[in-house]
Amino acid sequence: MGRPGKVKGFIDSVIGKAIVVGIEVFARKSNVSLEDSLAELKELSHAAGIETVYTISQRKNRIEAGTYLGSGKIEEIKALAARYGADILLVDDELSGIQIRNLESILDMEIIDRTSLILDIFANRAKSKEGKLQVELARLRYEKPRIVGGSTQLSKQAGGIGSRGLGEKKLELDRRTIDKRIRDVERSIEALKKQREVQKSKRKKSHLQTVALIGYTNAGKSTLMNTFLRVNNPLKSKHESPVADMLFATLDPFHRKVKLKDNLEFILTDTVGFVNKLPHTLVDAFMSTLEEVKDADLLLYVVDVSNEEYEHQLKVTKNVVKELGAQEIPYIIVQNKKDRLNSKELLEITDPLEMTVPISALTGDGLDHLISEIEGKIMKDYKVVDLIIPFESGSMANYILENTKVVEHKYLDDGLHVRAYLNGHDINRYNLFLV
Ligand SMILES: Nc1nc2c(ncn2[C@@H]2O[C@H](COP(=O)(O)OP(=O)(O)OP(=O)(O)O)[C@@H](O)[C@H]2O)c(=O)[nH]1
Ligand SMILES: [Mg+2]
Repeated sequence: MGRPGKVKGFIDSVIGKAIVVGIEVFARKSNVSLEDSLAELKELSHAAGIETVYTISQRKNRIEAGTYLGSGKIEEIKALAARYGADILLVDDELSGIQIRNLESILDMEIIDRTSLILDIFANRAKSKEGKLQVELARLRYEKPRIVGGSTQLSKQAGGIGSRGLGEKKLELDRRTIDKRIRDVERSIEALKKQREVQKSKRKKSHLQTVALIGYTNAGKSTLMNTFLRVNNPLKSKHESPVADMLFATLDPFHRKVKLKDNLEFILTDTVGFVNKLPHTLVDAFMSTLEEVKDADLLLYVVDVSNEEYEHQLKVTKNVVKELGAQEIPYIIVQNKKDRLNSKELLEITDPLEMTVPISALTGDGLDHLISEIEGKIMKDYKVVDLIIPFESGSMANYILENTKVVEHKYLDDGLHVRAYLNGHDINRYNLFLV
């Protein structure tokens, strides 16, 4: 891995060197292998600006209650830290306050657990007010059981990767103030949710169909969104969704109108990506940013077919959709990054029971196929109608020509004769002109 500081966007400096440690407990069942979990943890640390210099994995019967690791491992880490100049120990689990304090005092290193790391990345990425509040709420819930005695303890733990984001605030809170803050934040979130409902109904008023991209982090959702935005607007690249080869590049949902060549328009929504072992304190924050998915007319499950965990990631995607209560929404499985597979491998991922479309969001290969499948799904509520619009109603004629899928049109003596696909709303609106 290169120095994270050189990656475009987001992180401008490496804030520390870390030794990464993960334990697999024999008796604990997990869907994710220790190797995959550690690989993802390293990606996460990269996204937070931490350089990982050494990785330790261990299979054990049980976790040490007081120190998480056994004394032998702790000695080993001490030696490794000295050799590699590491000042951070990154742990692939959620630690208790006692474990953090004990490890900190024995090792004299900063101890960061998986949850704290993810919280920090979320805190740095969240741009919307609601996103920020959701992350603060998650952090307060994480910290509350970890306070012992005075506030200094808290700020030390909360610090985590502390000099940026929320950790920076050096919260000087006791449990009671934390409870109060939690209530305040919850109230603010409720208020913002109401606001969001208003915005949503405004979007609904446009009568456009909405399509949402959903899937694992780094699958290529934002790249696909930008590819769509460029289809008809090669120069309009200013308002693109952030793309980066790092986790959680996108956090807040991002909506844009997409217009295809044949005038078909829809709203496309980009969303936060999933991650394995999402900390439970963050589930609410995560789910709330995905809530808008429930109102979509079509979902695109974006999966990275070049990833070995492809099957697992698709399964998780489907589960999250179910948890959101959005399983009834029609979907297309977009098998992204097909440029990384050879033709034999491509054949292997075809699933005859599912609507799958292999594409490369990067090169645009397969996009036409995807567009026609999307059209097929979202145009099902549209009907082909014939209209004669008199010349006096020029603005209506313009609307039809510019905003609907036109099959044919010609100007005759009595006005514009046009055959086009209209949705129910427009059919009502143009009722007068129907032939
Ligand atoms: N080879 C290849 N790389 C791709 C393709 N699509 C996206 N990528 C790369 O994959 C990385 C992640 O892409 P993003 O579009 O940021 O992924 P995302 O799903 O939006 O990720 P999050 O916002 O973190 O959830 C970037 O480095 C992209 O350039 C593709 O079709 N082929
Ligand atoms: Mg993204």
